Amino acid sequence: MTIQGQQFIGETAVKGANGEIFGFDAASGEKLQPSFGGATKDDLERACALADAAFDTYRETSLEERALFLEAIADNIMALGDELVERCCAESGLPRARVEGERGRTVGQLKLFAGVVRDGGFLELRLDPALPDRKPLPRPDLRLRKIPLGPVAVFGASNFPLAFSVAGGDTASALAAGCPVIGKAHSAHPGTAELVGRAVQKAVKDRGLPEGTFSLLFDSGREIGQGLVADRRVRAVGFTGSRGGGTALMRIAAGREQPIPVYAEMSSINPVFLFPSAVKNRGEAIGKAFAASLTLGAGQFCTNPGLVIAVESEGLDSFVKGAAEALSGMPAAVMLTRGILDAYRKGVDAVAGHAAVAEVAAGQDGGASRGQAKLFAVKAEDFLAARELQDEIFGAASLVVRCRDEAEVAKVIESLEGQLTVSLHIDEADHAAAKAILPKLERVAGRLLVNNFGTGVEVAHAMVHGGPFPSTSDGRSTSVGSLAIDRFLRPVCYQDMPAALQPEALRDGNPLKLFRRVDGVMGQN
Ligand SMILES: NC(=O)C1=CN([C@@H]2O[C@H](COP(=O)(O)OP(=O)(O)OC[C@H]3O[C@@H](n4cnc5c(N)ncnc54)[C@H](O)[C@@H]3O)[C@@H](O)[C@H]2O)C=CC1
Ligand SMILES: O=C(O)CCC(=O)C(=O)O
Repeated sequence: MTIQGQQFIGETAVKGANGEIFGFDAASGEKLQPSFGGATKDDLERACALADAAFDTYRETSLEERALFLEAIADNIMALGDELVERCCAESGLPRARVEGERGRTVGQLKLFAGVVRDGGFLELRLDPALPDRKPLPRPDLRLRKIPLGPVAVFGASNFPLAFSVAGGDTASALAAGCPVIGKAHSAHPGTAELVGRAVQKAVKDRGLPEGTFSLLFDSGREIGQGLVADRRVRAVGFTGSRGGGTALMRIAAGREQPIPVYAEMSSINPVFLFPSAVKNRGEAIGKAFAASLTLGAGQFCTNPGLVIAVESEGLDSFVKGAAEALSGMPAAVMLTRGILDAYRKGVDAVAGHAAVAEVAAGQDGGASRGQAKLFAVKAEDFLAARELQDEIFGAASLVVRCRDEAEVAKVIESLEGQLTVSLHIDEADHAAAKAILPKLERVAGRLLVNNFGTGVEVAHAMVHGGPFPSTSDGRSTSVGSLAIDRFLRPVCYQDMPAALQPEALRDGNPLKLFRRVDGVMGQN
C-alpha cells in the first residue's frame, strides 16, 4: 500500500502532528487505515513560504514547460491505477464506473489546460504602439499581458473527490495560470487526496520545477484552512462546498489587510421550468428523465435539479406521475459521509414538516444509513411566502412549485437566488413563452439548458459553471472549462518599457508567435 497518511510540503512527505484524521468506508462506516495527521501552524508557514518562493520562477516557465507539467500530472494520476479507484470508491461510496469516469474527467481537464497554456490566448496580449506625433498629445508605447495572481489555496470538494479535489479543476486552472497551489485536503477522502497529491508532487520533481509549486495540507479542524486564507502570501482561493463554509472563507479573505478573491462554489437548486406544450406532449417522459438526474450520484451534485416550476395542468400531473414511477424503483443510496447524510435527512424533514408542502413521490427506503429520494410539491403562493423552501438540500430531494399562471411563474423567477443552472423543457409551441422569460433567467444563472438537466458538466471552452450568489461568490467567472484560468490572472500594462525589459511575449517581432491585439487588430502579429 502506498498510502502512508502523509501530507506534502514542497518536496517533503510528512505526517501531520496536529490531531488524527481517518478515512471511512462510506457504505459500511468502517474506519480505513492508515491514520492521517492534521497540519501544524509550522507546516502551514512552510507551505506558504515555499509557494511564495516558487512563484516568480514557476510563473515564468515557458508555456511548453507548463503544459508538459500539467500532462505529467495527468499521466501520474492514471499510473496510480486501481489503488486510486478502489480507495476513492471506498471513501466516497460512489460506484466504480462513476469514479473511473471522474478520473477521466480530471485527467481530461488537466490536458485541456495544457492545450490552453500552449495556445497562449489566455495571456490576452495587447500592444498599442507609441504615437509620438499624435496631437494634441503623443501616445506612449503600451503593452499588456496577464500575469498570475500568486499562490492559490484550493479546498477540495467532498462530492467530486477527483475532479473537484486535489488535482481537480481549481488546481488545474491555477497551475495553468502560473500560480503555485496549496491544497487543503477534504477529510472525507484523505487516502484519495494523498494518492493524487503524490502524483502532483512527483510531476513537480520530474519536471524540475521549484518544490513550492505544490503542497497539500490536511486539517483536523478549521484552523489550517482558515490560516491559509488569511496568509498574506496566498493571493486567491478556490472552494467547492457548503454555503456556510464558503461565506466563512469569504469573510476571512475580505477582512485581510490585503483582501483577496475567493472563488467559492456553494449552494444552487437549479430550477427546472416545464412549459405547457412540452409537458402536454411528453410530461411523463420528462418526469422519468428528471428522476434519473435527481438521483445521480445520490443527488450529491451542485447541479442537482432541486426545484421544478410549472403552471398547473394535466401535463404537469403526468410529469409528476412519470417522476413518481421512476423514483419508486430507485434504491436508497450511500451518501458521501455520515455528516452529509444527516444534513440531507434534516433538510428533507424540514421540508416535509412544512404545512404547505406535500410529499408526491419517494424512492425506496434504505433505512438509517442510506439517503432516500424525495419529491415534494407546493403552491407558488406558499413557496413565495416561505424563503426557507429555497435552501439547498444536498441530496436527491426536489420540490415542484405549482403556479396558477405565467404571471405567477414570473413572480417565482423574481424570488430566486443565484443559480448555477436553469433548465427549460420546451417544444416549438413554447418558444414564444420561453423567449419572454429568457432575459430574466439570464440574470439568475450561469448556464441555461434546453430539454436537459444540469447534472454532468461538460469540460469545454464554452462551458460556464458559475452563477450569481449564492451559487458562487463571484458570478463573473466559471470553475469548469478553459475560461476558469481567468480567475487567477490579472492584467499588467508596461508603458514605455525598453525592449530589453519587456516580457518576451510582448516584444516586437512576436518571437513566441502568439496571437496578439496590435493597435486593435487581432492576429499572430
Ligand atoms: N453545492 C455544492 O456543490 C456542495 C455543497 N455541499 C454542502 O456542504 C455540506 C457539507 O459538505 P462538505 O463537503 O463537508 O462541505 P463544507 O463546506 O463543510 O467543507 C468543505 C471544505 O471547506 C472546509 N471548511 C468548511 N467550513 C470552513 C470554515 N468555516 N473554515 C475553514 N474551513 C472550512 C472544510 O474543512 C472542507 O475542507 C453538505 O451537506 C452540503 O450541504 C457539499 C459539497 C458540494
Ligand atoms: O455536475 C457536474 O458534473 C459538476 C457538479 C459540481 O460541480 C458539484 O457538484 O460540485
